This record gives sequence, C-alpha cells and structure tokens, in this order.
Amino acid sequence: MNIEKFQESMYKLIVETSTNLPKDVRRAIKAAKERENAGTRSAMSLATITNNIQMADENVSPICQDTGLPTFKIKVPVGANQLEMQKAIKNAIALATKDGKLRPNSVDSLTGDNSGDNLGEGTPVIKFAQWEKDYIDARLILKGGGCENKNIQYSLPCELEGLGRAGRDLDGIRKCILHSVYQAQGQGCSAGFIGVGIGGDRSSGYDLAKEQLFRSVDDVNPHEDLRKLEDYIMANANELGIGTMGFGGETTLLGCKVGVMNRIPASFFVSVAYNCWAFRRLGVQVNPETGEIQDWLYQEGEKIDFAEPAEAEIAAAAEAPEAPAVQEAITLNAPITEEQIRQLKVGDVVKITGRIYTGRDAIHKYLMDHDAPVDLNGQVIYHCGPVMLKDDEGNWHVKAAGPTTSIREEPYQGDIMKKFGIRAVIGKGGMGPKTLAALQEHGGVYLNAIGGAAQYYADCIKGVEGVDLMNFGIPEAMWHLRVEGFTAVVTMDSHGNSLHSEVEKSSLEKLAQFKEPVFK
Ligand SMILES: O=C(O)C[C@H](O)C(=O)O
Ligand code: SF4
Repeated sequence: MNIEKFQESMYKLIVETSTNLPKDVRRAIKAAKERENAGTRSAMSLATITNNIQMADENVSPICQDTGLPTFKIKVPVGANQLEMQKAIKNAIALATKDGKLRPNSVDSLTGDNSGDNLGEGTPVIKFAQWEKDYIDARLILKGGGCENKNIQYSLPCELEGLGRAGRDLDGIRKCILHSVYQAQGQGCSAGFIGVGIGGDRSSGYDLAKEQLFRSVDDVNPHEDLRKLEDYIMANANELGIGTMGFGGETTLLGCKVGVMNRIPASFFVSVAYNCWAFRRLGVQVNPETGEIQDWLYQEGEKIDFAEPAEAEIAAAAEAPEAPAVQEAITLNAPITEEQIRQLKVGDVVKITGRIYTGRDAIHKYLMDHDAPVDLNGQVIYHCGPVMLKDDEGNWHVKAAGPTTSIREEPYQGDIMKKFGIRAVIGKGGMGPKTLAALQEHGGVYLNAIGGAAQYYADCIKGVEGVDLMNFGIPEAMWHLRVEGFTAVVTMDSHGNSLHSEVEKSSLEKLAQFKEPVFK
C-alpha cells in the first residue's frame, strides 16, 4: 500500500469530520428547526447552531472546539498491514492538531499534562477488524466530552426516578431509554442522538451502544421489536420538553438507534451513548493498494446548506408577533457593577462587549487556594477551552471557542465568585443550588451560551490580549479575550431563579406520564 497516500486520506477524513457535519445529521437538525416556534429561545439557539454549521464548513474549522476522543473503526481486507496504518493515522492526527483542525485533547490522567498533539496512552482509539471485501472501510467519530459524560448504564431490574420499576424486558428497556434522555437535560448539548446497547457486559454493552452511532440517522432497524422501540422513543422523548440546550422546546432528541447482544444470566445492562447535536462522524472507502479515497460514506440524500444568516432569523424571530422569549439584548461591558447584575433576570438576552477571561476545570480548582493572575473584580469568566493557533509572529488566534459544561465547576464556582468579585459566568447546561445561592448572595448571573457553536463565538472574539497559566495546556489556560456582541441568555439570576431547575422539574413531571407499560 502507498502509505503516504493513506495518511493523506486519513488527514482528509479527520478534517472533514471535524468541520463538515454529515448530511443525515444536517437533515435531522433542519427538521428540528422547523418544529420550533419562531421567537422562542430554542428557535434562536437552533438558528445559532445552523449558522455555526455553515461557518465551520466555509472556514474549514472545527464545528465545536471539543473535537473529542478521535475513535476510528477500520475494516481491512486480509493481508493489510495494520501496524503501518496505525502509524499513518497517528501522524495524520498530529498534523490535523497542528493545523488547528483538532484541539489538543490528550491529557495525562495523573499529572494533567497535555501531550499537545492528541497522541498518548489510549489516544486516539483505533479499532481494526478484518473482512472479506477488497477495500478498506475507515470510519471516524469525534465525540466530545460533555456528551460523553452524559452516557449512562442501567443494570436491570432497577427503580427509575419518575418511571418506577424497570424490569428485565422490552418495557424496562423503554423506561431506561426515556430516563437517559431526561437525565442528560441540556448538558450534552441537546438536542442529541443516542445509541443504545442492550445486553453484553459493562464494557461490551457500551461498545455496542457506541457502535449504533455509526448507523445512518435515517436507516430502519431490521429487527422488528427494536424498530418499534426506536420509533416509540422518537415519537415520545420529545414530549419531555427539554429542548435545545435545555431551554425548553419541541425537540430534545434527534435520533435513537438500538442494538442487542446476548448477556449472561445474572447481568442485564442497558447502555446509552449520548451524542450532542454536533454529531461528527464520517467514513471513507479506501483503495488498499493506492491508499486513496475511492468513496465517502454517509452521502445519501440531499445536503442541507444552512446559508441563511442566523442574525436575520434572530431578528425575524424577535419581530414575530408572538415573540415572548427573545427581547432586545442588553449590553454588558466589564467591569460590571452589582447594581447592573441585580437588574438582570432569567430570560434576558445579553450581548457582552469588552474583556472576558476563560477558566475551566484546572483554573477553578487552582483559584480555590491561589491568587488570580489578574484582577477579576467585576469581571466575566467564560467556561471555555478554545482551539488556538500561534502565527509566525507569535500571536495567538482563536480557531474555535464555544462554552464547556458548567456543572463541573459547581463545587468551586460560588466560592470563587465571592473570593474574587466575579459578576458573571458564561457556560452551558446550567449550574446547581450552591452556585444559585452564591449568585443571590453576592450579586452574580449565569449566562448560557449555545454549546457547540464554536465558530459563531470565535467570530465574536476580536482579539487575544493575553494568557495566563499556560502550564495547564491550551484548553485549560486562562485566555484574555476581547469580544464584541457575544450573545448569551440569562438562565440563572441573582433573585434565586434558574431556568435549569424549572425545566428539570417540568421534564420530570412529563417523564412520569410514561410510567404505564407500553410493550407487554
Ligand atoms: O471540552 C469542551 O470544550 C466542551 C465539552 O465537550 C463539553 O461539552 O463540556
Ligand atoms: S461542547 Fe457540546 S457540542 Fe461540543 S462536544 Fe461538548 S457536548 Fe458536543
């Protein structure tokens, strides 16, 4: 095999997967957009998402800054040299990282050191299998951490919140799947896709669940019971009303694929792999002699082009007569006073202009018992781990910069806001009671940005004005960013209100409506 060509082919597969959402995924997102009512927060979020998909495509830049744990599944004809191919894939990964198409995401679990090139123990994941065909089938999924954290595994029988007992039968499985969508709320960047694995053990069950994510969104399950189950879930999960980003709305789930395998008598697992709307998976057929791509997979049907600018749609939504949720945006400019913050309430749309600082997991832990490298009084912290590139003059450029899941900072956030006088945090998915209490006591707000909209937000960032704590690696460092018109929604205010706890409560009530048996 021409291994240089093969490496080039893998590079193309990586870049395309990271920057260009597949056709089936685009169609599912378009259908969701059509279901939402103009003027709602969900409609506005979906407009931002579709705009972002378009920008990533045009800029050939990551759709989301979290380019995940690259996972390859490769089928090869008998005789193909897998060791050589593995090396070529790793080279292609390192190159794509250097070019800003992937974020350096491989972190030493004990020291926290980022390898910088996405290579390291266990990363990337490359799974080979042999087959009888005469070509190579190479598929790649880039599944980010936020949705990976929302995967869930049930051991039947069990008791489920809202749904009661789930037994070892199809109806028990039905309950687990509905529960898996409920428990994710907006935190895995809903609306999501789920792959479900029935049976196996704890590891093969999850493998089977992830395997389902390689199925095309619009295929039909050949197994009659599973087809019925998939149809049922698609028809009912959206009744939960969680909506895009957990803002409430018509679409919570974009796809559901279920697979089954045998188990041993004592075990009965239902494993669910949750994938965000930024469902980046693609595949190619490669010629085993030339190493060249001979075909792209997942190419059936129409490609939806989201060329319509989101700004126009947001404006149109705001002008719609029944537009209750989206009002004129309020401008925030740091340093922000407590008085300004106390005026904000859940549902307000804000546009931030001026300086913001990124801070995620490592920074929050660090700030608990260290001084801040900058004066954070009245400032805005952005939960974000961007993709950054340095040019030849040594200047940094933002290649992708959407929010990360905020709930991970729940143990620290309230204390840190009070300690340093921070007035606003931007993130996604909401935070818990401890932070809500601190917002009320101290005078702070939580601003929800649209998860995955990494190009859209990168465009709002007009300059990189500094960086601290680079020893934590690019995603975890504290970047000083100059932003203009950075749009987010107040979802937790200083008056004790949280949109997230409201949606959680109402979706639990709705979940309980699915308690009665459906599959006998
Ligand atoms: O790591 C990130 O940037 C985001 C992550 O995928 C998340 O959803 O929290
Ligand atoms: S930020 Fe959201 S869209 Fe991006 S990888 Fe995480 S869950 Fe997916």
